[in-house]
Amino acid sequence: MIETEGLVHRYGGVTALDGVDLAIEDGEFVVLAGANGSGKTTLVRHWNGLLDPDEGTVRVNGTRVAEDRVVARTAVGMVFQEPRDGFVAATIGADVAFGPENLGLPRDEIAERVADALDAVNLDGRGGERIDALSGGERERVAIAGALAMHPDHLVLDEPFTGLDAPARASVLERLRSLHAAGTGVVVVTHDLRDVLAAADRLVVLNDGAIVVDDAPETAVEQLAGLPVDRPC
Ligand SMILES: Nc1ncnc2c1ncn2[C@@H]1O[C@H](COP(=O)(O)OP(=O)(O)OP(=O)(O)O)[C@@H](O)[C@H]1O
Repeated sequence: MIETEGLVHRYGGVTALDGVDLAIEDGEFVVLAGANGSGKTTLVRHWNGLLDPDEGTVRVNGTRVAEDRVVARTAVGMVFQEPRDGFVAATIGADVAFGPENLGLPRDEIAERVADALDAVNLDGRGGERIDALSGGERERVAIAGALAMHPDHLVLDEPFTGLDAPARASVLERLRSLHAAGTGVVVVTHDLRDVLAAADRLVVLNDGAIVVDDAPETAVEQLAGLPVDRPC
């Protein structure tokens, strides 16, 4: 579970988060939406200790992130914007193995985690392929597999559809749906609600660093009037 209480984050004179209270249960599929600059990326970076609160607290599975980042980083898997630029290895399998290797796990367990993660994103048997030969959608799926190999409770994806064409977008969304069905919590950060909302349990909208909508998708869409969010078509 991720619990954010009274979270304030300032970059110099800019208040990016202005008292955010948000709890995300294990297994929930949450869409976190809002215009550019509304604070979405800042919020999710707090969930695995990449930023420190100016005020308020963030807890993951009951432990304060500021006190123990390892708990947060194990429980919350992050796929950042443009993961296509962030690969650490040349091949799919080596990249996905990187995180489990850093945990110091035995070889057999690393191999099993890599195989399971590739299977979950429909890239099974392709571990030996070079990442630079993949399409954008396939690279996104490699990035998701890399996060999954850490066995997170929550998978958080920041703008996972940016730059993807419609079939690649549909494929990534389908993978997220099946991960959710298998019990992994999913948080998708986006300013574009189109097809993703139908997969979600809950829609949270940030505006100027504050939560302005937090509801089931069907009720939440009625509250979007006047907010700078692309509504689902
Ligand atoms: N490193 C930084 N230094 C200074 N200001 C920042 C920094 N990162 C973000 N900001 C500012 O904080 C506010 C929130 O930014 P944030 O990136 O969290 O929003 P966002 O909703 O994720 O936007 P986007 O969709 O453009 O990524 C914005 O006003 C932004 O300009």
